[in-house]
Amino acid sequence: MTCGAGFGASPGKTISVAREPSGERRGQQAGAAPGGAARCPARSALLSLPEDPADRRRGAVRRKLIAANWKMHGLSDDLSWIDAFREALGEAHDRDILVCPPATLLAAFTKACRDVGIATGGQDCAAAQEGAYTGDISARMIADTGARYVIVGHSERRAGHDERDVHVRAKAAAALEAGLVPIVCVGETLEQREAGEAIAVVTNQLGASLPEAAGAQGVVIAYEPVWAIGTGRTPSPEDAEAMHRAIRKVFPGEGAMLRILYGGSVKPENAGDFLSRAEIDGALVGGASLDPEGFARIVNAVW
Ligand SMILES: O=C(CO)COP(=O)(O)O
Repeated sequence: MTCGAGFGASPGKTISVAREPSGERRGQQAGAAPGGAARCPARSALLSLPEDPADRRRGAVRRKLIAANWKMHGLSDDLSWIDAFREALGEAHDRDILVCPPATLLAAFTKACRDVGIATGGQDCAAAQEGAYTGDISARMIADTGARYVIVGHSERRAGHDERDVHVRAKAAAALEAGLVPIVCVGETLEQREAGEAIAVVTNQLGASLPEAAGAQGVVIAYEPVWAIGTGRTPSPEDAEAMHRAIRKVFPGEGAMLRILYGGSVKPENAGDFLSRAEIDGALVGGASLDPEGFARIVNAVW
């Protein structure tokens, strides 16, 4: 398998997010605490940038990233998923594949995936790198396993652990500081969508969840409408695309370099509808990623 040839890419350039004249990021909510991280050499989330800056500006080479979020699923026997997935996948070029298993499996998974073109990531990290935080796992610990990514701000953590934008921002900053690519999750509730507030809510949430050091090349954004997660419901690909377009504008001048994933009830049957869209740079897949054949079908739905 030759997919993900760029996983071993060297650290990329971090580009700062342009500021509004007020000094705040576009859409940032009042009262958000500073991210606290100094500008740092985050690894590039884009694994295949061309040499020509004009091509970069056109965003011509945003490779699709298909990511599995296993949530709280998986035991050591499930390392067999890797072989089953590779077998089902066949040859996959021009796309990046990421698996975020539970923390208990991360080191073993990362070791097993090292030479097979599958990147790994954590599902959450602490805002601190070490200290008296019983039960927490730091970004530095995740990076120490060899993993390259970490999901922060997933709606299940926002809702179930009372994580607010200020916490997400601090976690994303910790991830960048540890050399990880944070996958910053944002999404509106059904009430917010029905009230016509989805784009304003999501862009505000994103502005307040991004740390100072975040540049379009050093982070990945996952747009996951809360009402689409685990429900079988999805926005139309057109609505998802409209949201991705709005998210890109949160990074003025460098939005074309930002990878934005869609997440929420992505299945083999609908993956192509989303992944064929120019604005949609990949998927963050929950339930359907647990089945190696199903996840392979999703990866192979990339056009
Ligand atoms: O939360 C998700 C990925 O992070 C999406 O979950 P489902 O694919 O199970 O809807």
